[in-house]
Amino acid sequence: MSLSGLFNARWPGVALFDLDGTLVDSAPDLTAAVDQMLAHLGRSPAGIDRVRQWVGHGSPILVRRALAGNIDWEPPRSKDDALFNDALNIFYHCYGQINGQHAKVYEGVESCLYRLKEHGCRLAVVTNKPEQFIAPLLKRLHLDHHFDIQIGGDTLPQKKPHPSPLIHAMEELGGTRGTTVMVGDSDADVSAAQAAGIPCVAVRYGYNFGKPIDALGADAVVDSLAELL
Ligand SMILES: O=C(O)COP(=O)(O)O
Ligand SMILES: [Mg+2]
Repeated sequence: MSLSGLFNARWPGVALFDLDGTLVDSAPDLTAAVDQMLAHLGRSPAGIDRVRQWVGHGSPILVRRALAGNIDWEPPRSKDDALFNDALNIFYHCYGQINGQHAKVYEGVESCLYRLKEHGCRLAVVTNKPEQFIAPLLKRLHLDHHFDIQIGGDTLPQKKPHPSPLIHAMEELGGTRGTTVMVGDSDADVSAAQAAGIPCVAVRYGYNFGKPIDALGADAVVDSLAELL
């Protein structure tokens, strides 16, 4: 499957990219920040294998999972959620300092982004990562110049798997459902694209909450974004 096939050969189009697990392997930085947060609270580290499975529903859920030590977490019984609020603030502080230090752009990403821009495509990042962390990460990894718009998990009232961030980015960039594609690594991306009525390319190398991505019904599943060229 090529991108021109997904666009029905109607170039230029709009391509919406997930960030963590799709463009950038950010798990090492996220793990360092989670483990520093846990250490501040006197708890043992989570480690990268578990953090990779917990990324994708935004930082507040990542912190909930880290406090529970599990992907499944229960909402607190009392209204006083002081521990969570402290943990989230510590995580934001730590991640703000670490963001981009160990993260790596996946193989195939840069050639794909360059080729799309050459064709006149407009590109967006649509991530559940809080907005404040997007620009510093893209800048540090020299990816920022590719993107016309960046939507974070707290930019709009809803985040993925809700379709509204995708629809918002598509409309801002002048795209339509026939000329827009979503590229992501997780169930949150595939479900959001399906709900938005936009075709979706899924990558196998990302996080997807520790589960295989092939069975989710994406329009194409690839091992590298270079396969799309
Ligand atoms: O959960 C996050 O913080 C970010 O995840 P995403 O970039 O894969 O949407
Ligand atoms: Mg992702």
